[in-house]
Amino acid sequence: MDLLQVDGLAKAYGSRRVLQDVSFSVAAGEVVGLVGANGAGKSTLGDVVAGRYAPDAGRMTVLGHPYAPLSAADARHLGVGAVEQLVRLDPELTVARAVCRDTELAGAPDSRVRARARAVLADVGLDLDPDQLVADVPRFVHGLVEAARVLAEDTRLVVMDEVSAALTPSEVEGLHAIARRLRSQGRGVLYISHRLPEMLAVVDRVLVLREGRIALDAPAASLEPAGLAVATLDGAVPAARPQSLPWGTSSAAPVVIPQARPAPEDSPAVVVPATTTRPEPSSDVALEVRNLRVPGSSAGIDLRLRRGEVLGLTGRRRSGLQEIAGALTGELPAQCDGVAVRGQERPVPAQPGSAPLRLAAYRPDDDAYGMDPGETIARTLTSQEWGRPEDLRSEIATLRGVIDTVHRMNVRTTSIRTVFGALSGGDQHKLALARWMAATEGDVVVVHEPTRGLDLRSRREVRRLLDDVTAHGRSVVVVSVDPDELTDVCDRIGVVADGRVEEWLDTHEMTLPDVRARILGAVATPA
Ligand SMILES: Nc1ncnc2c1ncn2[C@@H]1O[C@H](COP(=O)(O)OP(=O)(O)OP(=O)(O)O)[C@@H](O)[C@H]1O
Repeated sequence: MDLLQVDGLAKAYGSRRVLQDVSFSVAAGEVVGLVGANGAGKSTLGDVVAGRYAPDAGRMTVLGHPYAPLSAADARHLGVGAVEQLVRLDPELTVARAVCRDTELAGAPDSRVRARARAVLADVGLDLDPDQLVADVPRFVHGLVEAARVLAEDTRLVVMDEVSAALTPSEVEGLHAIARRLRSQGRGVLYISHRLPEMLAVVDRVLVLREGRIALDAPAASLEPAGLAVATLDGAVPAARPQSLPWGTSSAAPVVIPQARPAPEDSPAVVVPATTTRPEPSSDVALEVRNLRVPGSSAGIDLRLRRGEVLGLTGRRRSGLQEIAGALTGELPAQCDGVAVRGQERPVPAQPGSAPLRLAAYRPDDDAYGMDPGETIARTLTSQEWGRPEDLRSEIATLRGVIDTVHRMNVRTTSIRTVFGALSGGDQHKLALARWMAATEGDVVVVHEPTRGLDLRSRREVRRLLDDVTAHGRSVVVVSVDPDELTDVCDRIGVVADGRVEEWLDTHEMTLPDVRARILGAVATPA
């Protein structure tokens, strides 16, 4: 008998039919992957299964019994739990208390809780200190702590929604160890992810959700990542060629992003170039920084960033990567031996606590990507007040720009009056990044995880955004833990270990599979 059986599920938001006639099952001891393009309805389906939303039609059973949860708490009571990527745990809890939350050990003395949490974490190879405060755990690792917690409770089915999105390769391994352990205990997992190569390594079966319908239900062993990516998109993936169109940031202008070239209907499905197809950056040096280090760290890094270059930085969780990123943006006090901007030496502050660099940074860590979820798309994309009755032409131009941006970034919405918070996570991310890029000044900017949670087509749109920015002479530092994202968008990638760059990889000189393999080889095992 199936653990979960879903029949004819439907769900609409107003006139938007998000799920239609969705039927599938999850067996006991089975990990089922749920994939699909941004906005396909994956989170909505996960939320219905986990009791957050009631479906409009259809029925579900758990172990043959009718299952119609009234809330997430009710679903948990009926044996179905969920772990979300953006779960926010109480920052004052220790990791041990967070792992044992809502279990029979919740009120037990610290020593017992610590021992149990240590055993759970060690069991699945998670490199987390049970005594560490949740406040000191990076935001996106909270989902991993929460996933460890489900091992300690007695849910039969767990929905994991994009938990792996911003995890390092070794943390993804930890998440997979949790999924495998749940499987070996006869429990079921519905595993939602955009990181297809990793997902295929852990799931038994894959469901593709397309336009709210199940378009494919196949064993994982019969699938490979490139073909699966195309299956999620129902058509051609636009080829990754930069297109240099001017895009404005003038005061009253809306965010204008580069023109996306529509894919011809009959173009080949996926083009996987051997090396990057980005044009080589110019030989002019945009920024040079020597021996950049945070106080107390013995190691430092030298960076030479060319004009128009996209330079990646990656590393394990405690490699010093985030400290280097913080030193570049001035978020952390830092020191260096010298800074030159376009060949001109700049004075370097000597006093402790100072910041030699203050590069602007995009960090998709906040809820709703730092935007107001109740604001319309139109207002979100407009940097200045519009709608002044005396200036109809400017209002029309602004609205045209907004509509253009929504089309070019391929955002699924029926109106620019839709509120930002009602967009899918991926669509929110794309618009937030495009807005930030257009509104931010500076020849060199830092972007964290620019394609996190995006499908292949959206990744290409973001890459085109970066290509257009660099074609106009800007340089970008991409800080990321995702090997696919790095190989896809960067010219060079520095692998950070012990606070210094251990290895530089050039995507123009090596094949992309080799670059990916080298990154994984360098960062996949815990430090
Ligand atoms: N509360 C809501 N109100 C109105 N529309 C919504 C709401 N939540 C989701 N939607 C719409 O439902 C559609 C599916 O959203 P959902 O978040 O389920 O997609 P998804 O496949 O998880 O996407 P992603 O991969 O980008 O996270 C989207 O077009 C979204 O705009």
